[in-house]
Amino acid sequence: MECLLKTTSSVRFGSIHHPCECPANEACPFSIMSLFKRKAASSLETLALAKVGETVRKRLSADPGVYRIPLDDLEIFGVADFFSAEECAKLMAIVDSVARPSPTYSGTDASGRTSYTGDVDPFDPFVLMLQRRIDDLMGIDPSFGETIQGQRYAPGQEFRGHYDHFLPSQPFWDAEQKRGGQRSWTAMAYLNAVEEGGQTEFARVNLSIPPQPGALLIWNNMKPDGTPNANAMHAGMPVVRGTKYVLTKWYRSRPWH
Ligand SMILES: O=C(O)CCC(=O)C(=O)O
Ligand SMILES: [Fe+2]
Repeated sequence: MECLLKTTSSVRFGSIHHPCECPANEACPFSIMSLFKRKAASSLETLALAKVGETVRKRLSADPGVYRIPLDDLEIFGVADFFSAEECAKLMAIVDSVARPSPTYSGTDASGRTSYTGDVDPFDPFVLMLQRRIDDLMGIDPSFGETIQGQRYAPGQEFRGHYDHFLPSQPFWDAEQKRGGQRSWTAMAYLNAVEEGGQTEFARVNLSIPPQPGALLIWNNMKPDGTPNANAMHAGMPVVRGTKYVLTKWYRSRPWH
């Protein structure tokens, strides 16, 4: 059977070679079948992201211990003293034990994140207990959550402006689709106070949050309709004096593995 796309591929895909022999060949990323499947999967994912957006928004809004930062164009909440001083101290020691120079997903721009980072042991009973507390606060099925990441910033270190969610143009998009899909909510905890610098800045909505020990910050990387929210762009500003410790937990549109 003649491949319909092959006849137009020089126009649509430049000189990209594809092995497609037939429009229904699912193995070929350019076949009509593949394009159709990707479109359908993406619509389903948008629906799932809108749903998890709504679930978490309703749950957090009904919780008297949660404060919604009043912004029209970004859903962002804060909880003071989510972790106790003892828990923060224990968590900082855990971060020290796992933190290595950060690999980032920023590809060639490796300078995006200069802090030290590492996954905490998800089977550690103490970590499990705290993770359950975050899952329960959010009301998200624990299987959707990634392993908690710990980060430590020394003076001069930062995490430049970025999105936590993935973009289809990124080289790891396909791999992440298979590992649980798009990121929905981020929950980030500050473990200590920083003498100077280290704020989390959401530049597009003019929001700058200084680290407060034990506080949890939660934001939706998607808009209520389940599509990515450009206003969720944020940065960990350079630490000027002191050391900054944070924990980050990301949730996906499907179970993560
Ligand atoms: O350290 C911060 O304030 C931001 C961290 C962050 O954006 C992340 O871990 O994705
Ligand atoms: Fe981030």
